[in-house]
Amino acid sequence: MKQVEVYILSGFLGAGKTTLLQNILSEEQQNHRKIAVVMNELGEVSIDSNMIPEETPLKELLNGCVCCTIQGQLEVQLENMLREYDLDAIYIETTGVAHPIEVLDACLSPLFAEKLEVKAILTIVDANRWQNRTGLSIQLRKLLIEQVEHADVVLLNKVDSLSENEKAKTVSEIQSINPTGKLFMTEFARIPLSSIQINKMNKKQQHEQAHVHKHLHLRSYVHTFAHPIDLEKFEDFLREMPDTIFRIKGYIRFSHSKESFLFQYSYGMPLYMKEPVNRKQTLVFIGENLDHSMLQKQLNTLVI
Ligand SMILES: Nc1nc2c(ncn2[C@@H]2O[C@H](COP(=O)(O)OP(=O)(O)OP(=O)(O)O)[C@@H](O)[C@H]2O)c(=O)[nH]1
Repeated sequence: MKQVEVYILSGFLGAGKTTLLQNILSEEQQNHRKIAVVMNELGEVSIDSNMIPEETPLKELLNGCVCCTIQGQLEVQLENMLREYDLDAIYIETTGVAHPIEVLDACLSPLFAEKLEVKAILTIVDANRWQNRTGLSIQLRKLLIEQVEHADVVLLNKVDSLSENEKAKTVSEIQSINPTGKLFMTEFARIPLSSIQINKMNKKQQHEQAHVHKHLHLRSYVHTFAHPIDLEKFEDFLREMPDTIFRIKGYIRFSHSKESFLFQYSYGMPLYMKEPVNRKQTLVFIGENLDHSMLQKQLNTLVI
């Protein structure tokens, strides 16, 4: 099945996300690819959506941040997009205060495991803002760093206002936070698409139901159980799990009951909610350095 590419555009307020999106869309149009955009704004109206060409399918998520209050709405909008259009890629422009992990998390719903492929988190950094970040609150400074830390590609934008020395200093600061991501200096977010579109994963890795994001630092693993599992063993598994697994979500059934559950796990807290529809028992794991074969082996032992 064809997977639709997903790119998450992150970056602090005013860093240049919309400018980047406009550049991307015009190049994608020249390449004749079918693109859709999801725009998330904290306010009740979207200003930036007017910048998107009319022919581009657009869904707006207003009045909340997709990484927290309206995460569920993103799932609904992605589902609608996939139903309504035959797409090559979806670009998600997040609010300037979104945590990229949480947005990634929303895109990795088990509902989309076979339909979407998250290709990259692109973070755009306002060079001036970065230089003056000490003026921000600790929380916002932390957010700025997290946006850089989890990016696959970082664009250091607005470098027109930096001296050569300032550029060198900023580049080395960013590289020390994110040594493996690609880093580009840009003006008005001008960058060729080929630099930000990371090559597809190879077919071999698609095998064994491992939904691998080869180029993301954060990775996901999708596991489907053929039979209900043992609750006690599952809870032992959760207790012993490495803390580099940040998030688990999906549908699950236990051997002691006929019911289906929506299972959510984040920051050490598991949550089970009864699920009225009997769904495929698929769990999505998100974390760093996930050992897929080890996980698979451990999860297989939970089935009785
Ligand atoms: N001088 C300069 N200005 C830039 C550059 N890139 C973008 N801008 C300007 O910065 C302002 C904010 O850019 P946007 O693309 O709207 O930023 P954004 O990240 O989408 O903003 P929010 O959606 O509000 O978070 C606009 O006025 C841009 O024209 C650059 O490289 N240099």
